Amino acid sequence: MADGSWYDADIDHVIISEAQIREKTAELAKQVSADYAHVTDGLLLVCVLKGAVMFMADFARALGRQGPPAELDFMAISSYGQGTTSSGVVRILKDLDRDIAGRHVIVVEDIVDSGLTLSWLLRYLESRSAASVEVVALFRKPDAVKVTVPVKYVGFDIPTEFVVGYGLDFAERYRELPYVGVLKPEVYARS
Ligand SMILES: O=P(O)(O)OC[C@H]1O[C@H](OP(=O)(O)OP(=O)(O)O)[C@H](O)[C@@H]1O
Ligand code: HPA
Ligand SMILES: [Mg+2]
Repeated sequence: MADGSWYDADIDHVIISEAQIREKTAELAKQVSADYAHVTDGLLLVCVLKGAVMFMADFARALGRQGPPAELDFMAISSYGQGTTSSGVVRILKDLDRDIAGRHVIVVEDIVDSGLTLSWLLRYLESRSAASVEVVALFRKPDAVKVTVPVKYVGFDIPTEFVVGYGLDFAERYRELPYVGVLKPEVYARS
């Protein structure tokens, strides 16, 4: 268990450690840098808030050490609300600031669970005439995916359990944990 966090008492077990996340993020940035070395007019990284906030910050910096230049933009969309299952209804809370027509876009996601969020988002972005759209997702739950989504860069395949930390929340809490873990059952019982 990680040391000293106020939240540690709520965590049953850690699934992916801070060091594993750091190492994998560098690997993903290396792959993306190699694949996009030909892009001279700048990549556009689109962060899917709020969950991807930590990954975006670390991935963009890892890319900045070696990759082609990138601009950052942010969308806020939500489908989970206060619960642990997707409502299936994706709401845009904040749209992109910039036009993406003709741009090479990489969607930066924290997790692909049912796939509903990404499948909706990719359709939305494809209607905006980007030169290309690919996805980098730090986590994926292969056994939970309900709709197939093309995710070119995946960090970790994880079990079908609700997880928190490194941007991922339960009812808006636990996002700031530096690792990813599973909550103790009593945490759900008291909320
Ligand atoms: O594959 P899915 O089942 O659609 O789940 C994945 C999405 O769900 C979470 O976002 P959420 O809607 O909870 O909003 P948040 O990022 O603000 O937490 C997560 O950050 C992904 O964006
Ligand atoms: O396992 C999860 N945890 C937190 N948020 C999520 N959104 C989709 N899956 C998850
Ligand atoms: Mg999200």
